[in-house]
Amino acid sequence: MRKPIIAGNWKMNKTPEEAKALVTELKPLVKDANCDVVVCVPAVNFAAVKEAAKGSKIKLGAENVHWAKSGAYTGELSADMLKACGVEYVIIGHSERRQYFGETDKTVNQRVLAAVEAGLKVIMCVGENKEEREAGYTDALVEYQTLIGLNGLTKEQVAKVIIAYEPVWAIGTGLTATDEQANETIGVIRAAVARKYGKGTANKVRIQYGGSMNPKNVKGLMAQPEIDGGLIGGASLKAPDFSLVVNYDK
Ligand SMILES: O=C[C@H](O)COP(=O)(O)O
Repeated sequence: MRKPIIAGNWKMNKTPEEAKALVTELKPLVKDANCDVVVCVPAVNFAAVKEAAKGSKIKLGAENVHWAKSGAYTGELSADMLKACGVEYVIIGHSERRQYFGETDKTVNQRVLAAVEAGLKVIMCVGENKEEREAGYTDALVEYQTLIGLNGLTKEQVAKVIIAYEPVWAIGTGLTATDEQANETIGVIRAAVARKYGKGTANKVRIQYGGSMNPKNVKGLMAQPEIDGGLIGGASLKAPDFSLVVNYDK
């Protein structure tokens, strides 16, 4: 059985003061969660979140990581820097990074290798845009993104990676993939992992759905056999909403 994982992705939101308030409010609301609970936050909020989350189930995540150990990469953060700040999880290859910051499958892979090597838990994002879905390329695209992203990892390392399937057309739009659509594409991703790394490995990989997941649709999505959690944007910015998603099984 794979343990579900619900992760918030705050994106470019919240000051440290607001971060502290949100996590302080969230703490008691998620104390009985049956899943792993993570908040991936802007780096300026690491210290505030770490402090506020003390003694709770809430784990700290980052929204990106660079592949180099150190060097002349203005504005970037290394895996060791994240670890030194108490970060446990890191999102890699989010569609907004791919769309606005020139992230490619190759750089996603470089970041995944560096993060895994440093001992961070990776949440690697894949997903098709509207045109790609309409043209019938969804399966081929997510398979490709998944296998390139994981390239160079051992089976044991792959088993620990979390994959987030996020159809780009469902992000921040209020449109959600249907429960069946999300389940089917996540099944395609798992089958691709199984072909390359074996069924045993694929059955251990946790695959989240992301894209307008919220308190209203979480139960249906989480009832699907292939869906092991969610990567939540908008609904992670308010403690009551995020806690309802986290407590989807209650
Ligand atoms: O990383 C989270 C996703 O981009 C989903 O964002 P959303 O829940 O606001 O659609």
